[in-house]
Amino acid sequence: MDTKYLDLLAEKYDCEEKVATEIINLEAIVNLPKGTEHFVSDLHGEYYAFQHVLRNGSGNVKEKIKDLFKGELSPRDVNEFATLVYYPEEKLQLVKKSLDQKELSGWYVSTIGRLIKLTAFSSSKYTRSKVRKALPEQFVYIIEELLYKTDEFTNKKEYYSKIINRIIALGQASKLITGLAYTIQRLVVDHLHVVGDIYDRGPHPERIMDTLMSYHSVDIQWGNHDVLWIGAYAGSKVCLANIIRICARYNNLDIIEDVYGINLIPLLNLADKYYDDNPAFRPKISAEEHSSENERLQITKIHQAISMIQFKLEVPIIKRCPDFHMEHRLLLDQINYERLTLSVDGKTYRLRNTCFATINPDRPEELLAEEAQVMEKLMFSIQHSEKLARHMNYLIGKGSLYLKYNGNLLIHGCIPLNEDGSMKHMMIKGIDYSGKRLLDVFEKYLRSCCAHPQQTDDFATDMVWYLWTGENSSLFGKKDMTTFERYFIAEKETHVERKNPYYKLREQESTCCRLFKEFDLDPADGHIINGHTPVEEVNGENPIKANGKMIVIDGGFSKAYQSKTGIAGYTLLYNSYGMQLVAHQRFTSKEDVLLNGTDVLSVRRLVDRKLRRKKVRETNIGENILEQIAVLHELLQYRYKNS
Ligand SMILES: O=P(O)(O)OC[C@H]1O[C@](O)(COP(=O)(O)O)[C@@H](O)[C@@H]1O
Ligand SMILES: [Mn+2]
Repeated sequence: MDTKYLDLLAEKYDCEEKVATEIINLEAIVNLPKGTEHFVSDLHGEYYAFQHVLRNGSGNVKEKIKDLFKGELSPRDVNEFATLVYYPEEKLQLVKKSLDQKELSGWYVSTIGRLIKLTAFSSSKYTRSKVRKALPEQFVYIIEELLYKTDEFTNKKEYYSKIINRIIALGQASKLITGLAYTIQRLVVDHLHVVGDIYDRGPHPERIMDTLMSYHSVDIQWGNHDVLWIGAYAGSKVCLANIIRICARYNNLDIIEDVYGINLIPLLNLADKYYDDNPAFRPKISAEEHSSENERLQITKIHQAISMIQFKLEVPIIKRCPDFHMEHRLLLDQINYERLTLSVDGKTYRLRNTCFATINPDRPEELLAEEAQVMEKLMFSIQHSEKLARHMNYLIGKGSLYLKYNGNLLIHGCIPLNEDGSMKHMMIKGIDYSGKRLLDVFEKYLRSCCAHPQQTDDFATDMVWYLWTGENSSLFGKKDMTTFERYFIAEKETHVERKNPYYKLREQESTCCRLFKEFDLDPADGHIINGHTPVEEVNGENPIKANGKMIVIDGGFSKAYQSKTGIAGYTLLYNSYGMQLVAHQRFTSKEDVLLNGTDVLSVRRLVDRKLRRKKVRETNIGENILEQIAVLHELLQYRYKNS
């Protein structure tokens, strides 16, 4: 090793004892059991359901309570206590209302005692220093005293109960309880993976982003919807048109307007001028929302205006990017504007609910000057929204197209395959790509697009749109996106989006093994974890495929898809003993959990159980630590043992 590097390191470890201490510390860490990983996907703006899953650690908090207080707490008490850990502020309010002062003091004493026990139990896999970082700052000293007490010498007993009583007398009990509850939430999950699709459909993706940004340890595998938002922010007008279209369709324009502060008036004016009511473009409105008729009409008009802009913007991209092979999607060019018909796969269909007022049949792709201006303004404001910048920069920084983590391959959509299971190839600028290399080049273009947000029509920017909608995109994974057909053609056969063979082939273990090889992972130990395609549990589909090698965790956080899946989302837990899939029932509300303890309905299924407990040394982090240990040994030798 370069001695200059060791000299530099010696500045930090300036005596033999310091090096030895660090080696001992790191060796202790690698011998601890591996921390619990938590996988979620397809959150689609469903902030409250996500919060609940995060707060209960996919049922992990309750499992720990049940284990620890077996025989001591009734099922009802377990629920009550678990609810306190999930929503401490709200639960405390309810408890305070229901007890008198004396009862409350007693409740504080027993609750603090139990929370301390649960904290100790949940932190047993971690070093003291890591636990300290998870504790509420203002109570670190007190909690450590309580946490590391040894009861063998009973003369300290009084000392501990005194501490708790003083906390209560000084009016700090609620704060301590709240702090401990959040500490427990944090300790039961060591690391969170979000396997794509934070954005679109649901109402609060921005709150999910804020939650992730303050979470202790996260990575993100982008979903197609996330990439669409990144594309819009990074200068792709067609991506921008798409995100506004989807927000209009799901009655979520508040996200654009109120949350991210984008002025929609220019678009509204344009929409008012050219469009009217149209059944194909009315927003999907959930029963809870009571928009006025006028509001609905406005959204319907905006929805048409931005959809037509989107369809126009697609044309020049398809024309300037022959590598995309999307010429058959030049639909605006292929419409018979007199008869209002379109040929799809050789069959002619009648178009209904058309709204082509801004289209010049001779040059259908041409934006009206007003449309172009609206897009300029929207692009300017989207790129100058501070909040969006914060969220997008985080998404770009923490995200990737796929991730190899602790032997598993995490990817939102698919690895494009041919029918025979071989990797599907794509020529990009004269170079042939497939499998891992294809995904790597996609990511390279995406990052290059992000690095040049002022460029709106270059290849990298077009490529981000391709990732949203292209046949070879690992995020889309379908032949064609039939948005146009679904708006304008009644016949359902034109709406079908044919999935890549991957989705059938992934049922087979042999496919997974080939993919592990492609990504240089060990088939004996690895799993592929996907989101993206809702698992239709109602129709008997199993999320655990290929003899446990493939796990699909899109269970439908998105309310719009819950009738299809029959449940309200899957999550996955991977602790030192193995993997468990958790199926969640529909999340109604926080209030329902608080009053009725409704989170009892999560069902766990074993995916994989290790014969031997996995240690940190067998993880990605462990590998890094082992390298650090080796360097420290060299330092010890070079600097302190040579003399
Ligand atoms: O349900 P909607 O709003 O019609 O959207 C359907 C579109 O969404 C997609 O399913 C992509 O979204 P997902 O990644 O959530 O599946 C497209 O394939 C399809 O065209
Ligand atoms: Mn998706």
